[in-house]
Amino acid sequence: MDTLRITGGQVLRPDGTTEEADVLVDRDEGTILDIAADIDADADETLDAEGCLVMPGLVNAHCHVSMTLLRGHADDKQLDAWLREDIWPTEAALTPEDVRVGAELGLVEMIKSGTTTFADMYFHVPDVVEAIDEAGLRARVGHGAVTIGKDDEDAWADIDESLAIAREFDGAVDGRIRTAVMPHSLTTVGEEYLREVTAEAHADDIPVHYHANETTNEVDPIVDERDERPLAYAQDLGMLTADDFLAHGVHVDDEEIELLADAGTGVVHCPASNMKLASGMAPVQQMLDAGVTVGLGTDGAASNNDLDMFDEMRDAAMLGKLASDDASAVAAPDVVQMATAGSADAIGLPGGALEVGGVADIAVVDLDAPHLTPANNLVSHLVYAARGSDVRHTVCDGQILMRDRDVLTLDESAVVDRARETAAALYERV
Ligand SMILES: CSC[C@H]1O[C@@H](n2cnc3c(O)ncnc32)[C@H](O)[C@@H]1O
Ligand SMILES: [Zn+2]
Repeated sequence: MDTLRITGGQVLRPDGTTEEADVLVDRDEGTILDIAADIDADADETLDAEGCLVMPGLVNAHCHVSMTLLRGHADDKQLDAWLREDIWPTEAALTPEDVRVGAELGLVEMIKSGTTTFADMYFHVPDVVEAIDEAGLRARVGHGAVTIGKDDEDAWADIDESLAIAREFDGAVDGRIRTAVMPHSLTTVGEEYLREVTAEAHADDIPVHYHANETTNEVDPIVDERDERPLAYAQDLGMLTADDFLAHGVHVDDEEIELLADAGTGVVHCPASNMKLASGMAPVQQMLDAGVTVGLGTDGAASNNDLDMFDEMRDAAMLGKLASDDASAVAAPDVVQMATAGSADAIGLPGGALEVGGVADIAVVDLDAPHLTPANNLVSHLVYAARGSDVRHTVCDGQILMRDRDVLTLDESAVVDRARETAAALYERV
């Protein structure tokens, strides 16, 4: 058996406590063999974690990873104008190669900030999958389908592509890739398409992921036209099962929160994107209190503008307090839970906890920094003080993706150079 030992760190356990222990990993299986202070076994390779916190790899539950190429392209606008005036016209010019380059850039950024798993909605998905294969992360991917503004033939072609991609890539890359059908939202995809794609996906045990209740501009037309709330409409379409997950859930009322809790549908909170696009404040504490599965996501790098889940944790805690007008709301332990096990649950992938027998998806955070001193409450530090750049090692599926801040699976400087050139050529074209 090929083993890896992470030595000398403080290990964050699923109950939020920390203990001094080593972590022994079976690299053939990609699982954790033991977590203990006195492991009596040699390992093939070791990672030093002295003075570090060993935690589950972060799970970014809603992303458009290739949008790193559009970082800083359109700022300071609300969602509708941002999408229609800037983002969609630019995305129309993206080639499969551009999407691959943007994905590689985002994957380097994720590895460097301790994210091991993510959910991704975009197009040219085979190129995104190739990049994920190389980078070594775990992901649930899907083709984002939009039918608004298309004739029936083109609309069905997009829906069919979402289904075909989900069927083709589920279980790919040694099982690290799972899929979902991803109709973009309840307003950008027509009713008959939503109903059909959901039924077909569920018949094959494939989940559905979509944007929902992000802005009032999206909620109001549904209420006006249908005389029902968006999530009642989603339920009627069959899109509210325990396997499905939606992004945002900003403007949800009490009945919709109850629907989500009863159905077990995951909600991915994206606080930075919601603040930057002035979409609103999600009632996160209310959803947690009601028993909704809540995960955390960055959304794309054009509305954030980075993919650092440490930033996202801090934003979630700060915005949660503001939204509830209560400093005790969305407390640090709940935020860490959201960014790890909550996200993993929401997107239906393993990980989010360090447990014997569980997947070896691990981030090692260096605590030896002025801004993390004194190290008297490590969960607090993760949320309020740590940065992605404090991550020292990243491990996914038992494989080392970054050692001492050196990314091993992708050539960081080549990826950055290529992204710079690709973005320059893209903006020249558009
Ligand atoms: C069709 S692939 C996914 C699609 O979603 C766009 N997008 C990025 N961020 C958001 C957001 O916050 N709300 C809605 N849509 C978003 C992205 O640019 C792609 O076109
Ligand atoms: Zn999104």
